[in-house]
Amino acid sequence: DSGSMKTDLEASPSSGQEKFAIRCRDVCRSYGKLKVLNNLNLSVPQGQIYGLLGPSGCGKTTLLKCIVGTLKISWGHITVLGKPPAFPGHEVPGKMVGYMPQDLALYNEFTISDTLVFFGRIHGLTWKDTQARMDFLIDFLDLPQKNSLVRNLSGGQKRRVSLGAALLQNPELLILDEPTVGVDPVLRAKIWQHLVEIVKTGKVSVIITTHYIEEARQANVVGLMRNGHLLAESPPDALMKQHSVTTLEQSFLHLCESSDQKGPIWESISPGATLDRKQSFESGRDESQSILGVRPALGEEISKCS
Ligand SMILES: Nc1ncnc2c1ncn2[C@@H]1O[C@H](COP(=O)(O)OP(=O)(O)OP(=O)(O)O)[C@@H](O)[C@H]1O
Repeated sequence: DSGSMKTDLEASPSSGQEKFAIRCRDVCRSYGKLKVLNNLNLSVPQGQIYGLLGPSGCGKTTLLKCIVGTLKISWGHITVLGKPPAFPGHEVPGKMVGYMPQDLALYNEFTISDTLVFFGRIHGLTWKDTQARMDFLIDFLDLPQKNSLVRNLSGGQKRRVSLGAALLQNPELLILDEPTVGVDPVLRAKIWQHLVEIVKTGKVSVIITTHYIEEARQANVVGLMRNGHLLAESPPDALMKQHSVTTLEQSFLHLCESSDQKGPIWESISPGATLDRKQSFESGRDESQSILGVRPALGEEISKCS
């Protein structure tokens, strides 16, 4: 039972009651010699929206792929809805999770309706439920007629169909990789409002990346990622207050500046950070050689991946 095997890393004042939809501990992942995720720790509380922010190329998409279970991590461990992703029998990836990838996975020859029916069948929805969700989503996401072919849609429309496919089965966890790119401001606000509403039930959790940094103020927690790890993980207001600034962008700038001056900042701003994080990752082994076979079991002592 992974729940009973709490490690020191999980001991935070509020962790007694708090349940997490996603926990990443000391996660490392490389592409060949390129180290993309570097001892990354991240916690998405259940029933909350987590905004994952960071510059282009810092590893956000790579992390989301590891969380959804389509990419293996080289080190550390990840728990998603109680089990490691892609654990035998776990429905992550599967119907417990709605994943909107950055590179859209749509069939050009399908119509919008075919696409949603296809995903509905995969997730075991009834025809009636699929039709009801389809009507709602087409209206909500401002999509063209449902018999339009995916190949004839604009880039923004395709992204919205893909978002519709992720929302279709009302999953417990939404993993959304830049869902608001190519979406007009009115619809962007509507999408965020919808996310805020669905997490209110306490049963749905969301992790979302965006390049519109200020829209992430609507998230309950933001994680600011740089160079493959988190510089901070905190409610947006607390973060801005901590840095005496009025925008998330300024907070991020402050964090980047201090990180550049001091080297990695592992102090209190990163919950779950341990004290020995000064360890350099520079001389690490080539992690393209998967070491999953020797990955510690959940709850065991985790070595650093350097
Ligand atoms: N399949 C791959 N093979 C080799 N390198 C890759 C691969 N996928 C991503 N990378 C590299 O890993 C780094 C992180 O990429 P990733 O897509 O995770 O970043 P990101 O933060 O999502 O960026 P963006 O915000 O621009 O989408 C980049 O340097 C990228 O070039």
